[in-house]
Amino acid sequence: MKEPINKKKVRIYGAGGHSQVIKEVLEKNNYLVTETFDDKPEGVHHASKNVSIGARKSLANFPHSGDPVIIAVGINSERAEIAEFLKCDYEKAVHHSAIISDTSKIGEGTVVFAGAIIQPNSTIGKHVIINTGASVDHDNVIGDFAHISPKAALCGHVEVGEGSHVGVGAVVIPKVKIGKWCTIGAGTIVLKDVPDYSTLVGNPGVIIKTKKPN
Ligand SMILES: CC(=O)SCCNC(=O)CCNC(=O)[C@H](O)C(C)(C)COP(=O)(O)OP(=O)(O)OC[C@H]1O[C@@H](n2cnc3c(N)ncnc32)[C@H](O)[C@@H]1OP(=O)(O)O
Repeated sequence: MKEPINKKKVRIYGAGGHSQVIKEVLEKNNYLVTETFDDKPEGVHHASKNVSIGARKSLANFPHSGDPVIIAVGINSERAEIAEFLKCDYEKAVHHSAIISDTSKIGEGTVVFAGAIIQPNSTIGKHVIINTGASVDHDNVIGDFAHISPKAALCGHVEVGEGSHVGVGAVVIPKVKIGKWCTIGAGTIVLKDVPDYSTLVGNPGVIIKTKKPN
């Protein structure tokens, strides 16, 4: 079949539900998804077609060079692990309805979904997920591999450390610093700084566990 002309090409690493959202954003932005990879056959979404085996089992045989890649894996630690072993160029995916200030920066491999807003002077790291309708206000710093879930609201001057997950509908008041590899539960109200590796839930948010890295 003849490939359509004038399309930018991209590959997607991950073929689950999150991958479906990224694929749609890319296709609406005039990209052609040339290949999809996945390491876990059981995680493949029913709508994913022609999925190739990922790099985990045979790193040497993986086509590292070629079209740029987006790592479409929702679990932050897995996205970080995959980015560690891939030697690819990365693409970004920004839904056309997202509003991103001209003075904010977005790192490689990062995705910004429908209705998300990123206000001025914010810095979003690499391989970050800014999910549907999330609000990242001015002067935020979001670390690599973080995930800001749907409808989460980060006020001004908030920091979110590497790999941290801010759950759906969570609220973070101004100037709060969330450490690295934290989990902020769904609907949590974060009123003060959160130490690394904490899981915080409730209103006001309280730490229910601390998981040190393996
Ligand atoms: C497009 C998408 O789908 S994006 C996906 C976005 N995903 C999310 O936002 C999910 C966020 N995850 C959560 O909120 C989870 O409940 C977590 C991660 C905070 C906790 O999960 P677990 O570690 O499995 O904890 P567990 O379910 O055992 O709960 C521990 C305690 O915290 C409470 N708790 C858990 N989550 C919350 C919450 N969000 N708010 C208030 N209390 C909570 C539980 O009721 C339980 O209380 P108990 O000990 O009195 O019974």
